[in-house]
Amino acid sequence: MANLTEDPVLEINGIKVKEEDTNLAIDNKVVVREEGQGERDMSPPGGNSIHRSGSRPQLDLSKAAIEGNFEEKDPIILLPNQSDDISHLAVDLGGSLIKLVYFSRHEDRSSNDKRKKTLKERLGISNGSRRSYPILGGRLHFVKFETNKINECLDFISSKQLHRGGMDSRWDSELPANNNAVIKATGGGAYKFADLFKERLGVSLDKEDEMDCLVAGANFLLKAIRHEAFTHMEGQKEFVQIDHNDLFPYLLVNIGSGVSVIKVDGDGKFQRVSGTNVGGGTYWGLGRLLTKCKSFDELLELSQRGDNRTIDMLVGDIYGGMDYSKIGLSASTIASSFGKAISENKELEDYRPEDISLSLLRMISYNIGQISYLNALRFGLKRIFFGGFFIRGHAYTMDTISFAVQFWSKGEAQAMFLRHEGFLGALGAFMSYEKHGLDDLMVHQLVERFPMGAPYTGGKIHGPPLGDLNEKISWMEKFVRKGNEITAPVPMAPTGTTGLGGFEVPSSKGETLRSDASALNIGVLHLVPTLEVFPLLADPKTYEPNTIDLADPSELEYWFTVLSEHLPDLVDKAVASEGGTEDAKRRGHAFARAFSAHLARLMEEPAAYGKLGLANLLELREECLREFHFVDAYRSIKQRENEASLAVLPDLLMELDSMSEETRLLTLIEGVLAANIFDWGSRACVDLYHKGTIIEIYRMSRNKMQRPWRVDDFDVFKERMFGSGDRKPPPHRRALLFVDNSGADIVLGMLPLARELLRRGTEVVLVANSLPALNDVTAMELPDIVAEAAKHCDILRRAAEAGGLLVDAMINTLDGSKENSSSVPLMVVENGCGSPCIDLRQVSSELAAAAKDADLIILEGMGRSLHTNYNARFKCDALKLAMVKNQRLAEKLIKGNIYNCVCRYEPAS
Ligand SMILES: Nc1ncnc2c1ncn2[C@@H]1O[C@H](COP(=O)(O)OP(=O)(O)O)[C@@H](O)[C@H]1O
Ligand SMILES: CC(C)(COP(=O)(O)O)[C@@H](O)C(=O)NCCC(=O)O
Ligand SMILES: [Mn+2]
Repeated sequence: MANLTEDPVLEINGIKVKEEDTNLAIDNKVVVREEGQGERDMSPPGGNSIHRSGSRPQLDLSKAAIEGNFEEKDPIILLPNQSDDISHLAVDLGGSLIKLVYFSRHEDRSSNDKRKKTLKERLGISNGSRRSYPILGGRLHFVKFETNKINECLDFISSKQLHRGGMDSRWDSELPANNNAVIKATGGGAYKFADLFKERLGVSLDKEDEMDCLVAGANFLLKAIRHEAFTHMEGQKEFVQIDHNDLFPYLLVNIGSGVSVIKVDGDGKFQRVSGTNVGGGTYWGLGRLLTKCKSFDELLELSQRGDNRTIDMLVGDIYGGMDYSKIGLSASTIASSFGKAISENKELEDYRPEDISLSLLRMISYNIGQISYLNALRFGLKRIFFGGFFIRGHAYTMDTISFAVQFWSKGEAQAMFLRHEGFLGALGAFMSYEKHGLDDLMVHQLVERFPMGAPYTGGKIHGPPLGDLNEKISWMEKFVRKGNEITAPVPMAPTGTTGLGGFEVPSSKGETLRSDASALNIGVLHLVPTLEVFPLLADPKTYEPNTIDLADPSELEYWFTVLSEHLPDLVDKAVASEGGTEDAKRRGHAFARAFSAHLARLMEEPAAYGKLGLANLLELREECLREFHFVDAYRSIKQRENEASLAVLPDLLMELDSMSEETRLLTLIEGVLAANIFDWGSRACVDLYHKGTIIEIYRMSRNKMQRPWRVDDFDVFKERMFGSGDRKPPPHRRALLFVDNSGADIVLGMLPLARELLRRGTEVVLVANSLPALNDVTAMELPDIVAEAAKHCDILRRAAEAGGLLVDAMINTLDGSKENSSSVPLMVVENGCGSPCIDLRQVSSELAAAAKDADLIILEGMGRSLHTNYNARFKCDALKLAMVKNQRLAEKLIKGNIYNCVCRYEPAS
């Protein structure tokens, strides 16, 4: 684990400043510290290198000088040329809502990792190139408040010290407030509330044009977030893949208090072509007067139980129940919104508030859809993106707008919605800080996560996201104490649409509106500038990591059940891994609640967090564990299995060495497949572990290995390795081995295979997880395992030495000599993720660098080679090895049975 006191230092005028502290820019000063004490945040303490690693801030260190006494322990360094613009907050002060986008920095504790340092030299990754990233690694948070509760917003900013250059200033509460601080602000409130911000927070608002910000925000989202835009028709949500090169022109319709219609032709190229004063403010304002609702959500919720026919005048009302088919109007089409209210002798009290709310919502949504269509028609635009918080992720609103666009354009134009709907302006304002360089960010450098604080506190619009762990746990406990199930917010059932412009009443399944959808549907955006697309993907554009389509409801239900049933055992392991203390139990309970809540939420609305695949679910579980500070739930199991396996490794190596080359290759592949049985994520396997020791199970599994395997390309692979007849193909130059589980899997399966490749002159790179997931081995753990194995094997020892893996390890070699005879190297790289699956669109920069010279990749395990990447094609030879440890997957994928094996070989495409 990285040792903070040994972090690399930067020298500024002879004064050493720790690299990770260099963005402590407060009042143009940098504080030199002995120890990093970054934002506590929800990340696990230490070790989680890749997610926290990132680029460095762009500090202007020129003319830096010490202020005060050089002997001081923490002297302050002035950076006279460092502008104030490393700010962390931008605000959009709207007529109804205040939107905040703020940034928190990742902790980087990985810089002292020796493995990484050697690797960097070997793979030619220089520190310099890292530093050249124009943006900071960190997280973007999205929060909103009601404008009439601006004081809560100011309290929030103040409590998080966002106006003082971000979280970092909390590191020293003694520092004076930055009186020159400037925050980017947009929306009318940037004018209206400027004095209040100065008075309460001592900050000035740097005003950015609202339209500029909307467009900048929308362009950024459409380019940088994979699942940002979606269509919503008749209750069905479908994400739309936007081609970055074919984005413009489009129509942007922002439905806030009022409505702006903007024709967007490029970055910064746009024209506000229209607008309407009948918008979100109208619905909320008029709705409040007419229904006496106390909140916007209450009004929207009412609409779900409404029947607009009691108040709207329909075509059928005028035509005696008939369609007016000659002009294409069905009897159920609304002829006149609220039209019935004129013909009857009724007062407001005589109408149900539910019906009024629905009628109003329908009137306003439909009208906006229609105006949008007309403007799209005016400029020949086919795509209309809708933003603004009026939409609020509400199914009926979106369906109505979509219907209007579709109906009037006869299907020519398409309405699309944005997950970050109301945050366009705030995001645009945030991006206007020049040095953030956010506009350079690419899809693969952004990872969206859904911590509990983000989805749930948003329910109370003015409530800040849950801060520390304790707050989160207490929040979860509140539900438990009340005996409440954390009920998944219930989405609306698909609204019934009858052709010809008529709408039936939304057949609302649930009684309640899902809690704040806008907060639920977006997470925290992690900016990880070091992530890259895996360079060996044959076609990154068409690459889809997930094999199983969870859009199929029966698949979804099955995998949800699997995950739910696994939960109690996982909690046990997690709690035990933290010593079984009361605190650990409390966290374990909260974790279980939180993860169940995610599952329930996703079961109700699978696309709530973007397009959902099994890989996302499995990763969500790991992230959720980390959120409740379970750093490594299977720590002791992994250790135990590693030790048991290392003890029998020498015998296995001897056995292998007595074989002919060809028999050995087959035995090695059999060994990998057999040892892949050690998977603590599989229900069936965990049951099996009660039946014997690790070694007994390993032997049993090996004895059962029988070819042909269910998918068996071994002979083709063997031919590539040994050739046929006189043809002797050259060995591969470099192999990337994506390893899976700890214990037998890595020690008795993958390491012996790596050794064979090394023996043949192939460089080997073991690619392991950056963060723990189930019992998967991590990149951090591998050097020690390799060092132990190398004690029994010269091939491994020499290769590990050549690969810089044994720098620290005190190993006693077999013959006692330490000469470094030439060997191809054995290296370890981290893959950039903390999940049992791998999405090759987002891998660590060191894996991407290692891939450049690779001509063979071996993906091992169910997560990495079946759940994900089974259908992935590569530019180099690829071998996919896994034992299928789930009956349903076996049936579905290979028409086989549980414990069948897959050895799929695909030569370079
Ligand atoms: N909790 C809420 N309180 C008030 N209005 C809300 C809320 N949630 C959604 N809305 C809707 O969102 C509209 C404001 O959208 P927004 O995009 O923030 O615009 P603005 O910048 O004008 O405030 C409101 O007029 C209302 O229709
Ligand atoms: C999480 C896993 C993909 C890990 O498998 P591995 O990659 O270790 O082979 C796998 O354990 C899994 O799909 N488990 C759930 C299925 C079950 O319990 O049957
Ligand atoms: Mn695994």
